[in-house]
Amino acid sequence: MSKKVALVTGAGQGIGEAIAKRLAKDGFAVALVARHADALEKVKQEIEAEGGQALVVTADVAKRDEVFAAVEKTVAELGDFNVIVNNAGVAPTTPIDTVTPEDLDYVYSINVGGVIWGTQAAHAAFKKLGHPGKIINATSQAGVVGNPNLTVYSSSKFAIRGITQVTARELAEEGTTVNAFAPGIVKTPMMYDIAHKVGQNAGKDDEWGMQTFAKDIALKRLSEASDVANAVAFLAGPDSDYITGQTLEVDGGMQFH
Ligand SMILES: NC(=O)C1=CN([C@@H]2O[C@H](COP(=O)(O)OP(=O)(O)OC[C@H]3O[C@@H](n4cnc5c(N)ncnc54)[C@H](O)[C@@H]3O)[C@@H](O)[C@H]2O)C=CC1
Ligand SMILES: CC(=O)C(C)=O
Repeated sequence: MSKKVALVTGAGQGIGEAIAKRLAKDGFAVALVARHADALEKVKQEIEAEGGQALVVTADVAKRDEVFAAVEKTVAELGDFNVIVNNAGVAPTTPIDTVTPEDLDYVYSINVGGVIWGTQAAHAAFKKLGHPGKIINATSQAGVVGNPNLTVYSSSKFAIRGITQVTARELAEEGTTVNAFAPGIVKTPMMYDIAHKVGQNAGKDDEWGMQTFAKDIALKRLSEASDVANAVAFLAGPDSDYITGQTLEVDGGMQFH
């Protein structure tokens, strides 16, 4: 039987890299997407060294035509398309009084635009291939509860939960599911950068910045990227077939609902 195919955006580092490696281990052929090929090539080699299959595709998720081209290249080279993980995102620190129009354009074009273009492109591929698929979007604990200093980012992640709910309803009839995952405080370059800036703005160190975010984690440890990849593997696999429109919080117990 041929492999199922998954595309992961922002797969060159952090959570996206962990998701891509986990899905490859679970038997998916994985398309690795980011703006630059270098980091993706390294991830591809590491996947192949473990016996997996990967394809490098460069695209800026803020650009609709590049996202469609990435999905089309994936179908052409890997022969199918079953799962998209709209993971790429950016998170500048933006205390409310500092927010500029450029901040809004930058964050919303990548975080929100990237999810919308990824959803459209995946849906077009599912229709063309004549089967449903799974769409999985990266939101955040900051998309469930407002986080100080992150007005633009946090609001963009609230929007992603909205898009997930709307598109889950729109695509359900075809059997396609749409879900989101909401990581907590994950040890990636993005989070270390936020901790540094928040600490610096307050005249404190990076550790203080990290604890500003980490103090409410019930399980009392920061998240590994693999914690998030485990949850995404569930959303990408058959055990989540009867789940749609949901946000799975993977935050060590920062919030309970
Ligand atoms: N690290 C954390 O604590 C948390 C992260 N998240 C979310 O998880 C996702 C992944 O985050 P991390 O791995 O921590 O971030 P990261 O900054 O370490 O990695 C993000 C990846 O996305 C890529 N990317 C950024 N803009 C892009 C664009 N326009 N087109 C294509 N690729 C682009 C980057 O090159 C990078 O490879 C993001 O959506 C983030 O908002 C959510 C909650 C917590
Ligand atoms: C970066 C992020 O999503 C946080 C702090 O939850």
